[in-house]
Amino acid sequence: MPESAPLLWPAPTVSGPVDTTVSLPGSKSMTNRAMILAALSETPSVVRRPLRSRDTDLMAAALRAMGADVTETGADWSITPAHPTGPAVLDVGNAGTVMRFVPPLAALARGDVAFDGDPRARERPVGPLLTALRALGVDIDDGGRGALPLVIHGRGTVPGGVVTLDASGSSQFISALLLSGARFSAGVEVRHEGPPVPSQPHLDMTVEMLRAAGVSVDTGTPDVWRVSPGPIKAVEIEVEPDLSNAAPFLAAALVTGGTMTVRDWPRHTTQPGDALRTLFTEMGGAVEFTDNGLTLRGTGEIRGITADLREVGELTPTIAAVAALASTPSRITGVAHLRKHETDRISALVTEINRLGGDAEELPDGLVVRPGKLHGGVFSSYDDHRMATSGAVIGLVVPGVEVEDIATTGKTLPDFPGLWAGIVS
Ligand SMILES: O=C(O)C1=C[C@@H](OP(=O)(O)O)[C@@H](O)[C@H](O)C1
Ligand SMILES: C=C(OP(=O)(O)O)C(=O)O
Repeated sequence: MPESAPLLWPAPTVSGPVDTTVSLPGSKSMTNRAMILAALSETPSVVRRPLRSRDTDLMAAALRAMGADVTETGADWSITPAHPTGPAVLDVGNAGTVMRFVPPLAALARGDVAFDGDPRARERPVGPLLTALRALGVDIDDGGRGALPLVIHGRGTVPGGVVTLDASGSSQFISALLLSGARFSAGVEVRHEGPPVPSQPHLDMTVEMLRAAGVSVDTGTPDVWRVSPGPIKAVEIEVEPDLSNAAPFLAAALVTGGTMTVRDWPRHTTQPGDALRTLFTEMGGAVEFTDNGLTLRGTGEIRGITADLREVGELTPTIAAVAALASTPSRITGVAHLRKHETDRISALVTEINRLGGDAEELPDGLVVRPGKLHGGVFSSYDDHRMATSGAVIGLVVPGVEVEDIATTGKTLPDFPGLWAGIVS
């Protein structure tokens, strides 16, 4: 095979309903927040059951490069913090949480910290975050690009203060500033001005985890977040299963009329994946908490959905895959920012659904998916973990789907093919 040929993964097809239980690895978003807080705390932390994947390994490597000790102890990570120190050269891969959450921490370093990543990382927005950091007193050399690659000339402290930015492109700009803000001399007050900020649950997660680490966060005014300066307590956290990565597994029950239980689904969570309980109920599933976790039963009916997914954008690829198999049309809006995710997810979803014989159309901020008669074929993943798992969902009931580069799921779910094999056997 020529080296450039795409590696194709024949997506398993089932002849009947799936009926199984899965244990899923930890949340990417919680793991990488916990790691930042642990690195900024004054005493050692333990992050239990962290996600081990490309995005979280990149986070650990970045923190180590600036002097933190991150040690594997069984299934846990023990982190001994050290004041961040340069020079360091960091690889962010294509991890939004690394390319946005680490620069404010690097600004506290003594010395230079250089950032670069995958070609796609250079196209993903960081400009508003860099402008905000400069306003807070940080010296950054980005060659005027407003994007990676860049160097932060750390001076050991960051003055901090009040800053206004437009975070409509990514909630991660705000989370990034809040996560390190308590260590800025004056703390930080972040004010958003512009179209609505996406991914509200991820902002709630940032605030909840900061408060659990003893940081005072004022969220009393809409679109304003105030973090008081002060110490960050050691992190003692058991990371919840990744509920966004639960999406394709629950979808498997929905599209095959089967049953899927995701173990240890938290009763309280800030993860956006919790919205799947409502979204998949609207699409025809019956969802209930059981002693083991959360169970979704497919009823045999797959309905389309009309939904604004701004708050839970990362669920869009899986929702669109289910929509492609539904008996009624779907209209998904509010997710223009997905054009700057791992790939332009709106364009990619429409292209791939139509390539398999579906009927999808782009909207400026989402997509319409009408019922179609799907057939087998190649489903390209665009180096996007959620595109790859969406192809697997369609392939469960459409014979002959081949997902290109299934290994890209390693960004957040390294053993996806193994877990998936477990549900179809
Ligand atoms: O803070 C986080 O952990 C995340 C926030 C969201 O980013 P955007 O607001 O850029 O969509 C989400 O899509 C991403 O997968 C994880
Ligand atoms: C958008 C995503 O990731 P990132 O953290 O790289 O932004 C995602 O996981 O869907």
